[in-house]
Amino acid sequence: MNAIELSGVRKSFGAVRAVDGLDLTMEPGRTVAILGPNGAGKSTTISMLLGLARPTAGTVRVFGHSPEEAVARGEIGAMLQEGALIPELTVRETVDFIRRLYPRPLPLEEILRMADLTELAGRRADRLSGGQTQRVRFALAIAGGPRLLVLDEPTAAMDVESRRAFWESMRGYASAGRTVLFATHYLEEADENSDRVIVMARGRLVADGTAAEIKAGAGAGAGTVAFSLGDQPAAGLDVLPGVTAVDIQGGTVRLVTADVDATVAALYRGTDLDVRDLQVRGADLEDAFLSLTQAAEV
Ligand SMILES: Nc1ncnc2c1ncn2[C@@H]1O[C@H](COP(=O)(O)OP(=O)(O)OP(=O)(O)O)[C@@H](O)[C@H]1O
Repeated sequence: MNAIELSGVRKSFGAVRAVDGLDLTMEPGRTVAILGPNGAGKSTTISMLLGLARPTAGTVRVFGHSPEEAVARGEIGAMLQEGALIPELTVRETVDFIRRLYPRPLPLEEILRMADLTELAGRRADRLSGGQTQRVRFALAIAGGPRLLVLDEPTAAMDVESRRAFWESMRGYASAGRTVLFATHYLEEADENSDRVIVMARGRLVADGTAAEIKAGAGAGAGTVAFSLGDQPAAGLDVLPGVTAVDIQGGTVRLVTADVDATVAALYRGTDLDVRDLQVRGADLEDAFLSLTQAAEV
């Protein structure tokens, strides 16, 4: 059975089509990133998965149930963009209070450990930093031991170190065969922490695959190769594999290529040129993402 099945899902707010015909299935045990610019429809999709919003058209199923049923059965845990903690309660009290609401909660100490909160367990919620507060919210999301964990831009308020620790916790939770879906603006996060990336723009799915497939589909592998030739003759550079354009200025050559690796290999192995100051810039996921979401604008 699929963890998530969306079919023909639309959600309109007046004239705005926040989600515009989304078909998506997600197998259990995968970690999937939803990537997209502001207003792409990521949060609206997540709200429908959690039963917080009803689709205007189409159906949403979570482990074969309606989202409301799946939530009631403790199958979904969520970490959303807002949600305050009770200031007077300690971390331990907060987590224990919430876990008792679920039919089959995880043990308290295990939750604290998984969210890296063991040492902060006695601290009051109003004495936590932004990153520590996010860890408590992560602990609350996993408290019921959900089979599906949904995270909406979970690292938005975190510094680099907190982010690293957060994704480690998330991967720990996912490694037990659980399903994780997270929305993010950060391309590196999608690349490093998911095994499937769904790119949304204007309420639609514009790409779906591994980060590597998305890069390849959007022409990544492409890039530029620049180097210094001094006064050596530059003939024949335009026929190196992958090269689509050659620009030479004052002894410095810049090749635009569809295949950086092949061009560099041929430059060294297939020519006698004495290449100096080689600089390679590959198209990255950022370029792939921009080209995909811009194509959806037209
Ligand atoms: N409750 C609402 N009422 C009216 N319009 C809404 C509502 N919620 C979302 N929208 C609109 O629907 C579109 C999609 O919004 P959504 O929040 O799902 O995008 P998002 O991809 O999550 O964006 P962000 O990355 O900024 O959170 C936007 O144009 C937004 O203004």
